[in-house]
Amino acid sequence: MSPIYQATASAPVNIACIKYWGKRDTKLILPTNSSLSVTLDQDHLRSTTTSRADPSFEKDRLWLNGKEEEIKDGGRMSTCIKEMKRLRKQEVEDKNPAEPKLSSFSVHISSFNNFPTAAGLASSASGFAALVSSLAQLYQLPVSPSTLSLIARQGSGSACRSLYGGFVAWEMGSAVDGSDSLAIEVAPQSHWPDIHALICVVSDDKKGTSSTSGMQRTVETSPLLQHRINHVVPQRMKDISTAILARDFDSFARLTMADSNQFHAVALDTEPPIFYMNDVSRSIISLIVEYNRLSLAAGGGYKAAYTYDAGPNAVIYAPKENIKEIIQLIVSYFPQQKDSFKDNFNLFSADVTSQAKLPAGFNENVAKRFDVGAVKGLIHTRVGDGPRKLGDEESLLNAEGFPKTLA
Ligand SMILES: Nc1ncnc2c1ncn2[C@@H]1O[C@H](COP(=O)(O)OP(=O)(O)OP(=O)(O)O)[C@@H](O)[C@H]1O
Ligand SMILES: C[C@@](O)(CCOP(=O)(O)OP(=O)(O)O)CC(=O)O
Repeated sequence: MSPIYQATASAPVNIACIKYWGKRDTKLILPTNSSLSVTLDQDHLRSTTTSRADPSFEKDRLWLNGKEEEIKDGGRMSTCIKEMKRLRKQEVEDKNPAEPKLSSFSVHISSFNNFPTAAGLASSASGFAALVSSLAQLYQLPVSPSTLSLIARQGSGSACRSLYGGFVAWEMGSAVDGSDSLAIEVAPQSHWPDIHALICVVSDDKKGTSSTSGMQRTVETSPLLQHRINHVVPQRMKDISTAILARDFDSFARLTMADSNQFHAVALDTEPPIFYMNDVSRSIISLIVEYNRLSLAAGGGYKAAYTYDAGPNAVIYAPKENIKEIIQLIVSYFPQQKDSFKDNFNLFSADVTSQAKLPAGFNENVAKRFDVGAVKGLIHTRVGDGPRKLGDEESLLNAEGFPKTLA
């Protein structure tokens, strides 16, 4: 029997505190500014990918959540697979001619996201990170996550940051070939495990303006973007790295909220303007602002930070000890359907909406109360680790190298 060459990996989602928005090279995916994100825990949100190389396969094929996706010639997926094959040849086969020539075989890839795809929950980030991780394992590549990030970046820019756990910077670099535009670990998960995240799912529909086309329009038309990339982001990158290393939540929170605001301001400054947040998103901002005001007025520090990507969903970062209070605050304004909150950390013994409660002194008029369904779900997670190798029992391909039917 001929050997089976197959590997399975999972990779996390990341949500940026300093946002990537704008490309200086659209083919290589080189950004107009550096960015920084928190990697979220794969125990809750992940992409899992199995790759197999076999001489009998006629072409590269990919199944996403069980459905075949076309791999377009010259497209992002095809570029990533081609680059991984090139690395296999260069780093393994050329150096040791006894190694099997996997780079010349076609691959079958099956991937599964355990959360909605293309809904502004960064599925492209975990998806491309899981893809390059599973291929790196299949090809036994002796390379660092930073080297793999160069390839994931060409799948989707933000994907390069999902090659590390913890707190991750994507350095924009300056080389025209993109060789220095890569992810580095600012601090591992273990440095600040106390950072938790609450994702408020406002919509899980496919979004109106994709990040890819939206940011290009911003580059072409927004004068404010020039100010942002030249005069704001460089200092913020330094300041937030310092805040993370010092576990200084006050500075981390201020910078995260300011950068989310500025990203949405450059979206608005685009011609024609782009709106990603809606009334629900803005009400969540008002709640977090009031929640922080109350704490600051009493001589305390910031208790939470909101951030929004290219969609209406809120991500709230906060120290673990504040999360229960934040959930009680959110469900006071956004009642939840039964089972719309999966209590990953067992904070509540009863139905979450029945626990709705405002902190003493909270000005309840900062937002109106919404109906059930305005926030469709809450996901409580935390800072997590980088891509994981999984065993064969987790494989998503059957004995013939086709997707297993999902249970
Ligand atoms: N597991 C996966 N494996 C490979 N590709 C994936 C995977 N998951 C998602 N993708 C790719 O990413 C695309 C979705 O990316 P898109 O940027 O539209 O949404 P998003 O990542 O959820 O949102 P955003 O990046 O703006 O937060 C999918 O159509 C698919 O091409
Ligand atoms: C708002 C963002 O989430 C934008 C992410 O953009 P993508 O990485 O999805 O864009 P492409 O490189 O074109 O695939 C901010 C961020 O994650 O830094």
